[in-house]
Amino acid sequence: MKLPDAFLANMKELLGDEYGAFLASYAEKPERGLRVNTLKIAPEDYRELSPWPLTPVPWEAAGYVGAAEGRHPHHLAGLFYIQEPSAMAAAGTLDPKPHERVLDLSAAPGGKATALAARMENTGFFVANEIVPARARTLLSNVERMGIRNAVVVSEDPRRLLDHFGPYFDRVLVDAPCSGEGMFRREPEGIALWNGKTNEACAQRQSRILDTAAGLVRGGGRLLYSTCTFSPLENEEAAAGFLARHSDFVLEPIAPLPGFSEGLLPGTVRIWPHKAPGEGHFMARFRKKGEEASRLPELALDAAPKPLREFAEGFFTASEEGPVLPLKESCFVPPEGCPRLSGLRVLRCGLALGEVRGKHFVPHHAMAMALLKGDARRELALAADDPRLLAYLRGETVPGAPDRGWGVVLVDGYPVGLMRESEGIYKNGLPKGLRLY
Ligand SMILES: C[S@@+](CC[C@H](N)C(=O)[O-])C[C@H]1O[C@@H](n2cnc3c(N)ncnc32)[C@H](O)[C@@H]1O
Repeated sequence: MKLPDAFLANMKELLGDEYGAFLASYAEKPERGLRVNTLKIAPEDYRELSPWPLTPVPWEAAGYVGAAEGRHPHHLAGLFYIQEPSAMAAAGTLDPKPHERVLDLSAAPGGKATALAARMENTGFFVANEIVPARARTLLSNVERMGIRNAVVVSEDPRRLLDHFGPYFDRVLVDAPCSGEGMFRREPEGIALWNGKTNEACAQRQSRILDTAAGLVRGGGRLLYSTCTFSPLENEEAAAGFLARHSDFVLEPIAPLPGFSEGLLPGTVRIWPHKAPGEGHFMARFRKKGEEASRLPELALDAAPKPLREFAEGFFTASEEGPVLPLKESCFVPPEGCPRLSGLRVLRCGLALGEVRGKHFVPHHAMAMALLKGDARRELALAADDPRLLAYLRGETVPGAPDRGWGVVLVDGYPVGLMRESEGIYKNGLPKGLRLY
């Protein structure tokens, strides 16, 4: 791997005596990891189920170092998210709580967003935003795979979110677009995009995003800034510049956990590839002074339409008849206290239940992914290595019972998609884009 001379000179100046150890880390394999989805399974239970050896990550209770496969049925069932271990540090550092209002301003593909949502335990109001529409669609599919019910997925410029929400959120994450120096070992193709001017250009964009994010935090709320790069310009200097421009924020020092190194600005954190099991990260946490908070009108909901009520009666073991958000033929259950979102590019508002088609209701894959074993009346329970499961994941039909109606396919006890029993076969309900070929 040929690293740019100017990058190496910067690192030598930054690291001094540690430079040799840092450089030697490039001869090692990149760290890989998975974070267990606590919305579905406890970390220790997944460790038992996992086909891969897993070693705990020091700073994240649900995080493990290990090389998981994205095509494995457990991944498709949303039991874990494949995430580089140092990226796992952000969610615990921002530490969102159930029932809070939380915003991830630059969320795709969703590693940190899905971890924040897991900590909210499907309560409260979570906004996952991604400015690039194609990346926002990937974010949505990860939010669905992980069975998250309380997320609004939007694709907006952060300034439009500021106009809409104002100081609304208890916690905001800015996992900023950066020069990605910490990704060089894992994604060497990124090296060619780096030049001596990259850090400055990124720092300017980061300042703009942070200034916008400041206005979205309510008084008393928290803002976490993170990057996967090493440049002080994009890290400590960005954090210090933010504090200088925003006297209504103070730095809230991050507790030093094993594997965390203090940044050049006291109270900030770095994770170094030569000192900890991770590719590299920076984090600075701020708290907003005062009590200012915006109040927004809540979204109006309707009673569930008849086809949905009839479907629910036959499908769920215990159905709750709550109000829904009808959008054209589709029905959603929005997050707790969801405000009106008109004018925003919303890809998803809470949990997609499905679509009314004439007298019938067709359930959505996302709804199945948000279920646990026992929630649906009809379940086809298969082991991860059952050939019928692989046939199902390829989009094929599977021999079934003579019953009629929708149900859920489980892998090792966890929903992986919908099926419809009909005249002795299970028809496949897995969306085409998610099938394995
Ligand atoms: C480091 S990545 C986010 C990774 C994500 N948080 C995760 O954990 O999976 C930064 C994201 O910022 C987005 N981005 C680019 N320009 C932006 C802007 N001006 N404002 C907000 N986000 C931006 C990029 O498209 C990219 O998806």
